Parts: sequence; structure tokens; C-alpha cells
Amino acid sequence: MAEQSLEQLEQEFHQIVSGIHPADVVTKGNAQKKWNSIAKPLHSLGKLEDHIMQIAALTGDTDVNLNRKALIVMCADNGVVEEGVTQTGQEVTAIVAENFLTCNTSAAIMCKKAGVDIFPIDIGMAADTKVPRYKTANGTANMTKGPAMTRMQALQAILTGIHQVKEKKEAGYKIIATGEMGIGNTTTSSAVASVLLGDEPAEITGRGAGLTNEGLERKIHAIEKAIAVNRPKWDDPVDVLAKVGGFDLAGITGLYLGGAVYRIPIVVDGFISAVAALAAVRICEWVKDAMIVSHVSKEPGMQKILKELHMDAPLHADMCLGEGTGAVAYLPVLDLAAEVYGRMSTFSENDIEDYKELGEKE
Ligand SMILES: Cc1cc2ncn([C@H]3O[C@H](COP(=O)(O)O)[C@@H](O)[C@H]3O)c2cc1C
Ligand SMILES: O=C(O)c1cccnc1
Repeated sequence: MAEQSLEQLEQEFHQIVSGIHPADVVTKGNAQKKWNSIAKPLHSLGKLEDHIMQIAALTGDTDVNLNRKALIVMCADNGVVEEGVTQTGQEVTAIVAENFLTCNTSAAIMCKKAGVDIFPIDIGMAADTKVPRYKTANGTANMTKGPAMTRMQALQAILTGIHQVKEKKEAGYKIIATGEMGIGNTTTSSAVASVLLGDEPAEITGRGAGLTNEGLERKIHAIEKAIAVNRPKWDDPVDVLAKVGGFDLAGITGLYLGGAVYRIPIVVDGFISAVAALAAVRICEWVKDAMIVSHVSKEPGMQKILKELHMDAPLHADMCLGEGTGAVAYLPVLDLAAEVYGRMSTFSENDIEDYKELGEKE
């Protein structure tokens, strides 16, 4: 991919995006009929039913199979950490990223318990580690001084995400959760969200992995400066990701696009993952059909993004960890719904009469 010119990358990207089509409403209707025929009160599994119907509509198949699950963790570094916007240094990115391989991170432990295979990807960490390398570069540049990356790098990172989904689909995975690890990525995420939503950085920005009041002030100031210096075009999500984003954000954006192309549901995690979801929907609105929202992160920008995307998350647990933890936490819940949908006997007219009789006797 590195040898491709910018024009070739743009062409590949536009060809992929123009091939995305909306979900199949007929299959969705059939999935709804199937839910409605199950012996339980109508829509009593709430959002879980909606998500199963959404997956049926995406795949064009009323049979919903979630048997193989993956978490892809995009690991990258952000030059903006030079501005003192984080509590820890970027060496922590490499340490945690390698710990995914030894099942020594929160997300990895949750994955093991939930039967989810975890795939950390080095999409642009500053250091070289044992994590499989799909590097765009060794970290982004400091966005307060110029663009975080070139447009070419943004496209490369997005295409890496898309190709990851293709690979996982070919390996038999049925659903993919999104995750990330990258010190400083709540700064880039807040910057991208601020531009895409047209909101002031102070309204979006939170403390990420932990910051003092002064640290938070510095973070907001750095985001304001990055936007002023780079003037990202709000209506060109690739430009926004390139100028004030990160390789992890671009890679996750690619995962959503890949989900829409290869018809495999992609689970949205917390704030960072939701910002990438917003970028993906701005690239192509039908990508939303491939997104399964999981939880509401405590970061202040999360609610705004979900509102903008008209998404209603099932889990409200005040989580704000990242790595994909919220998305992975939702997978067993979704599994339970798929099991009921796939296995439970349906109401026949006789059953309904039997239930009525039972009710009368009691
Ligand atoms: C030890 C450690 C493990 C983490 N796991 C996820 N994050 C989370 O925190 C980072 C974003 O917060 P900020 O923008 O403030 O750096 C991301 O790496 C995110 O995944 C972690 C952060 C730390 C310190
Ligand atoms: O919501 C998130 O994704 C998040 C919030 C804080 C730190 N890391 C991740």
C-alpha cells in the first residue's frame, strides 16, 4: 500500500465507499415477524431485539449467527502529548499494547471471559513492539504545530481498517468490536468531534484517562490551537481526521466502513470509538446500518455524538476505560438475545389459546 500515490489511494477509497448500500428492509421486517412470533410480550427484549433485527438487515439473512467474535484494538501514538494533555507519557501506549498479547489488560481479560478473540494492531505507535505491525508512521505529528498527518496517511490508516474487516470476515468472524489504545487519543477525539459537531472544544473535552484542572485547561487550549492552526474542513471527514485526528481514529473509521462493505456488524465502544463512528457516518450515511452501539462513556462528548447519530446505547455503566471494554461487555448480552431469537419456540394459534386458558385458571 505504501507505494500507492495519493490519487490511487483516493480512487480506492472512493470506489469502496461508493459500493456501500443500505441495509435490507425486507429482511428486517422478517426478523421483526420472527421476534413477534416468539412466546413473550411484544418487543420485551427492547434494544436487544432492535440490534438483532439490525444485524439481520445488514447481512440480509434472518438467521443471526454471532458465534465468532473479535475485538480489534487500534494502537497508535499522538504527537500532541508534547503539550501536556495527558497524565502519562506515550511509553504507556507500547506497554499496554504488548499486554494485550499476554492477556494482561482490562479488555483482554474481558475478551477471554466472554469468548472473544482479541487482535491488537499497531497502526502507528511511536515504538516498535511485538504487536502486529500495520504502521502508517511512528506516531502522528503535534497537531498544535501543523497537521497530525498527511491526507495520504489518513487514507492509508482508513484502508488498513477496511482490510482488517475483510480479513476477519474471511476467517469466519461474525461480529467485530472496536477498541483503541493510544495515550492522548481523547485529545484528538475531542478535536475531531468539536469540528464535526461544530461545538466549542470546552463543551466536548473531558479528563480522558485522568487530568488535573490545569491539565484540562491545557488540553482544551491545545485543541483550540490545533483547530485554529489547521483549519480542518468540517464537511470533509478525511481532512478532519488527517489534520486533528490520529491513526487509531482513522483505523476505527475504516473498521466501520469495512463493516458496511463486508456486511459484518461492528460494535461501537466509548467516546473515541464513537467519534470514529461519526466520521464514518459523515463519509457515508449507510455505514450506520453496520454499527451496534454498546455503552455511554462518561466523557462529556459521548452523549452529544450519540444524539447526533440518533443512537440509543443499551449500557449505562459510567465506563470510560477504552480498549474496547464497553463493546466487549455488550457482546455476551447480545449473544443472549441471539440465543432467544434463534432457539425459542414460536407462538402457534394453539399456544395462544393455551396461554389464555392458563391465565383464566390463575
Ligand atoms: C494505563 C492505561 C491503560 C489504558 N487503557 C485504555 N486507556 C485509555 O486512555 C487513553 C486515552 O486517555 P488520554 O487521552 O487521557 O491519554 C487511551 O489509550 C484509552 O484507550 C488507558 C490509559 C492508561 C493510562
Ligand atoms: O470513552 C472512552 O473511549 C475513553 C474515555 C477515557 C479514556 N479512554 C477512553
